[in-house]
Amino acid sequence: VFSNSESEIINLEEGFSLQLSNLHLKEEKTKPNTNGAIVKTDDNAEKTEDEEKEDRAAQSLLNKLIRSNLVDTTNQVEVLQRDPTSPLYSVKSFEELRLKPQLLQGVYAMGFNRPSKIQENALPPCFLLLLGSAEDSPQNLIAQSQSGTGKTAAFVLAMLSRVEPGNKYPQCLCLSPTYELALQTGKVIEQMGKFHPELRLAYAVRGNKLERGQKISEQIVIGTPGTVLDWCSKLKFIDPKKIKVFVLDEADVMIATQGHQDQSIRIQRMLPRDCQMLLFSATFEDSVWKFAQKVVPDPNIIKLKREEETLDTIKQYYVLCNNRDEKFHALCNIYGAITIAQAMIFCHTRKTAGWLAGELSKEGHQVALLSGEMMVEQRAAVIERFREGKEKVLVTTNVCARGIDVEQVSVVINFDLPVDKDGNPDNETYLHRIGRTGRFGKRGLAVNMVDSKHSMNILNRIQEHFNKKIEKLDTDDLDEIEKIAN
Ligand SMILES: Nc1ncnc2c1ncn2[C@@H]1O[C@H](COP(=O)(O)OP(=O)(O)OP(=O)(O)O)[C@@H](O)[C@H]1O
Repeated sequence: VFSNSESEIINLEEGFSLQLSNLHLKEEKTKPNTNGAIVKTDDNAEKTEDEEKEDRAAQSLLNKLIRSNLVDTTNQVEVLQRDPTSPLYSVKSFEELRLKPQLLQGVYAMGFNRPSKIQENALPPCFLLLLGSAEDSPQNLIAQSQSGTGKTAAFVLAMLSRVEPGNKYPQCLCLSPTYELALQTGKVIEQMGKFHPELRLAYAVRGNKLERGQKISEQIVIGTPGTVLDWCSKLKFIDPKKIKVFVLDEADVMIATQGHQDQSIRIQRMLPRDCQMLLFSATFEDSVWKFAQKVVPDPNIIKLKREEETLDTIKQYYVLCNNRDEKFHALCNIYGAITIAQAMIFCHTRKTAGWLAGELSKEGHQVALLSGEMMVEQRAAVIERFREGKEKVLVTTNVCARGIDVEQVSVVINFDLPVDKDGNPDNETYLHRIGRTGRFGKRGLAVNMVDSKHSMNILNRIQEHFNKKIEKLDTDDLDEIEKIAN
C-alpha cells in the first residue's frame, strides 16, 4: 500500500541493512573526532562522546527490534493539562476515540485490544476535536514514558486520524533521530494504516534523492532533521505551511546528536501556528525538558514514571581476588551454581568481555557474547536467543546491555564493578544491573569480583550508598557456593 514515489531511487529494504552496517562501522571507530571528548576506559578502548550518543540510538533500535510486547507498569500517569479547568479525559477503549472505521480496523489488526496506560491519557488531548470539545483544534502534547509503553502507536494513531488521504501533499511530519528508527516507525504507520489504500508515506532520509523542483505527494513524511529541513527549505519538496501534525520522536536521543536540536527548531518555526505539535521522549532530563518547551507551545504534559528498582530481594556477595586470572578461576568455581538459572556477566570493556567469553568457552562452558563491535542485528539475535533460554550465560559490557530488560535473569556477576568515566562508583548502573522492579521481584543473586584495593574501595562505597550489606564469599569453599545458589 505504501510506496515511495517512482523518482525515489533507494530501495528501502536495502537501505535498511546498509545503514545498519554503517552503524556498525561508526561504532568500531576508536579515534576521537573533531568535537568529541574522549571517554577513556581500560584496555585501550577509547570512545568519543559522539560514539556514546550513537550507542543511545542503537540501544533504542535494539529495544524495538527485540520487543514484541507492551511494557506495562503499575505506576500512575501524571497529567498536567494546558487548561486545568477542562475535565480530565482518559480513554479505556479505542472506540471512545471515534476513529475512522479503517483506522480502528488497523488498530485491531495489530492486535491491540485497549489503549496502554500512556495511550489512555495521551490520546484524548490529541483527539480533542473528535471528543467534541469547545476548543477548535487538537492540543499540543509533551509525553514521557519508558521505551515500550506505546508512545509510537499513540502518535501514529494521532497522525493517521488527522490525515486526509484525498489531499496529495504532506500533512503529517515526523522527525526521528536516525534513519533506522525512522524506518521502524514507518513500519508501524504502514501496519496501522493498511486499510487506507490511498495513503502514502515518504522517507526524508539521507540518500533519498529527489529531482529538484519536484513536490512530494505523499501525505505523511518521516525523516531525520537534516534532510527534512532541506526538503522544507532549500529544496522545497514539502510545503511546511500545509503540515497539520508535527511529531518529534525520541527527543532524548535526538538532542544527543549534534545539530539535531537546532534543525528541529528551525523546522518547527516554518510550521503554521495551528499545527499540532507532539513530542515524545523515554527520559526527561533537564536538557530534554528545555528543548521540549522550545518546540511545543502550550503543551499538555504527560509523564509515566519508570518503575523503581530495589535491591531488597537481592542477595549480594563479593569475591576477593588478586588479578584477572584469579577472578576467572573464581568464576569457574561458581559457574555450576550460577547456571541453575540464567546469568549475565558484566565486564568493563569489550576487550575483557571478548577475552572472558573465549576463556569460558575453552573451559567447555556455553556462553553468549554481546559486544559493541557486533552489528545491531547481530546483537538483537544474541539477545533474542538468550531471552528464549537457548543460552544460559550472557557476557557483555555495560554500554551494550544498558537499557535492555531481560527480566528472567536472576544472577548477575560484576566481573568488573561499574565505574563512571572518572573512575568513581556508578551506583545507578549497579542498581540497574542487579535491581528488580516490584513486579519482577523474584529473588536474585549478585556476585561482585574485587581484584585490587581500589576496587575494594569502590565496593565499599557502593555498599554505603545503598546501605545494604554485601557479604564476602569464599569461592574455594564448595559448601558456601552451594549455599548461595539455594
Ligand atoms: N494498546 C496496545 N495494546 C497492545 N500492544 C500495544 C499497544 N500499544 C503498543 N503496543 C505494542 O507494544 C510494543 C511497544 O509499543 P511502542 O513501540 O509504541 O512503544 P514506545 O513507547 O514507542 O517504545 P519505544 O520508545 O521503544 O519506541 C509494540 O510492540 C507495540 O506494537
